[in-house]
Formats: sequence, structure tokens, C-alpha cells
Amino acid sequence: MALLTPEDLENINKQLQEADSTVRRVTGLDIKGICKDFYGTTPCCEKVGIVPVTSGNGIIGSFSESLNAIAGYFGFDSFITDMPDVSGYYEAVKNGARIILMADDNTFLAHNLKNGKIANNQPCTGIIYAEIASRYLKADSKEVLAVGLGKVGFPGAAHLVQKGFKVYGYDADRTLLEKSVSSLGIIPFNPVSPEGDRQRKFSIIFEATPCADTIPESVISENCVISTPGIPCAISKELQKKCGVELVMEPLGIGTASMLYSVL
Ligand SMILES: NC(=O)C1=CN([C@@H]2O[C@H](COP(=O)(O)OP(=O)(O)OC[C@H]3O[C@@H](n4cnc5c(N)ncnc54)[C@H](O)[C@@H]3O)[C@@H](O)[C@H]2O)C=CC1
Ligand SMILES: NCCC[C@@H](N)C(=O)NCCCC[C@H](N)C(=O)O
Repeated sequence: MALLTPEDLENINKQLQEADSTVRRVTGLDIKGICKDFYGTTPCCEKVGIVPVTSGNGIIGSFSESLNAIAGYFGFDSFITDMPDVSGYYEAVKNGARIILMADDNTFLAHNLKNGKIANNQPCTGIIYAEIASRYLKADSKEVLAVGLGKVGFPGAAHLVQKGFKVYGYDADRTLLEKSVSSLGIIPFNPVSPEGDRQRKFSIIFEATPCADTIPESVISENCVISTPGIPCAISKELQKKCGVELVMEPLGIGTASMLYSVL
């Protein structure tokens, strides 16, 4: 899995505020409103314990601090434990944490100790970015392009299928593309070299790849939202400006909010 860097998390509050205003423009609701409406839950001063984890590549600079800022932004009472790992987990519980947030190199979880609910960042991220895209107020059709069908993208594409959208999809990994076609019924469509479908454009695009510039101008409709957790960004700033694309993209907060609301 591509790991976050401290650079990705710089000015996390500013990134979150900017993403929130884009989400509000795109859907009419802010991120809180989307999570509340989608999960049917509202925070009620649950205490969130954030536990740094030293395994694998170790602690990522400002990752825990970013989670603390994000939890506060969404109205949770949160703290970072002094100790990492098992000692940190013990410290969190002893200090009254109701929800534990912790991540190693492979899994980023939220666990509600009271109701037993547990969430994984990858599906929670894919689903919430897909949900935001699905609520685009200026969408000109129910057709969606989903690029990147991995641990984040597949759950997001599945969510769009379940919501009744006609999902065109692509993944550079042929096996994953074939699995998505057979299990979700998505229509294979390579945005970079579409066979036959040269003029197909989309006003709703969901992207979840670790590659830059995966969305070419040829598939961007006049009114278009690109909802993408993918890092680096799926579209250049120049192309975004040229096409007037609404870009919903943020490195950690939207996915974390989805996790927290899903375990309430
Ligand atoms: N913003 C956020 O909150 C979060 C962001 N991420 C980011 O989302 C991205 C995806 O993460 P995962 O799904 O866990 O990774 P993954 O490796 O499971 O899936 C990525 C998929 O993209 C495909 N891919 C790569 N280049 C492609 C291209 N040019 N065109 C089409 N498909 C291409 C790969 O074949 C793979 O199936 C990563 O950049 C990750 O850092 C992940 C979790 C949260
Ligand atoms: N964008 C949300 C998904 C993050 C994920 N791509 C990642 O970097 N995971 C590694 C987190 C490692 C955290 C570290 N163990 C710490 O506790 O600081």
C-alpha cells in the first residue's frame, strides 16, 4: 500500500476546509451532513483515543496529530496517547477512549469499544468518495466512470452500482478489471484508449489509484466532478482549471470521518 508522507498531511485543517467547501458546492451538504445522512449517525461526545503504531515503516510524522485535528473538526473529543502500540492501546482505554483509531502499514482501523463496531479505512474511503460523487447536483446522467478498482476503488464502484448508476470502469490490473466486470457488472472502459467509445464523456468520475494524471480531458464532460482519494492527484491543476472540474480530494480526513461515523 502507498503510505502517506508528512508532506501529504501539511496544513491538514486547510485541506479539510477546502475539501468541505467543494463538497458543499457539489452536493449541497458538507462532509458532516453527508456522513450523518448516509450512516444515520451523529457524534455525541464519544472520546477518541489515537494510538501511534511503530511497526513496519514506523510512525509517520504528523499522522496522529492529523487524526487528532480531523477528529476535532468533526466534533469528537480526541487525544493521542503518550505511548505507542500495546502500551498506547492500554493507555487509551484507561483514559476513557470509546473509539480507538490506529494504523499499521496495512490496516487503518476505527474500533468502537462500546458497541463493538469496527471500520477499515479503505472501504470506508471508497464508499464515502463514491457517495459524494453520486450526489453531484449538476450531473447530466446516471453514467459514472470509476478508475482504479483496488482496496479503495472496488468498494466505491460497488456502492455506485448498488445506487443504480451505470458504472464504466477501468483498472490497469486486468484480473481486477475482469473481477469487477463479472461481480459488479461494470462496463470495461479505458479512459486513455477507449475502444470505439471515443466521445464518451462523464460528469461523475471516481478515481482511486496511486498514479497521477489518470483522467484525460477526452472523458471530462462540461459539468464534471472528480471525486478522488487517490494520491497523487488524478488530474493536473491546469486541466482542472481548463475544464472547470470540481475536484473532491483530501489525503486523510474524509475517509477518517467515514470510519468514525460508521462505528457510532
Ligand atoms: N485520501 C484518502 O483518505 C485515502 C487515500 N488512499 C489512496 O488511494 C489510492 C488507492 O489505494 P488502494 O485502493 O488501497 O490501492 P490499491 O493498490 O489496492 O488499488 C489501486 C489500484 O489502482 C490501479 N491502477 C494503478 N495505476 C492505474 C492507472 N494508471 N489506471 C488505472 N488503474 C490503475 C492498480 O492496478 C490497483 O488495482 C492510493 O493512492 C492510496 O494512497 C487510500 C486510502 C485513503
Ligand atoms: N489516507 C489514509 C490511508 C493511509 C494509508 N495509505 C497509510 O499511509 N497507512 C499507513 C499509516 C501508518 C501510521 C503509522 N503506523 C503511525 O501510527 O504513525
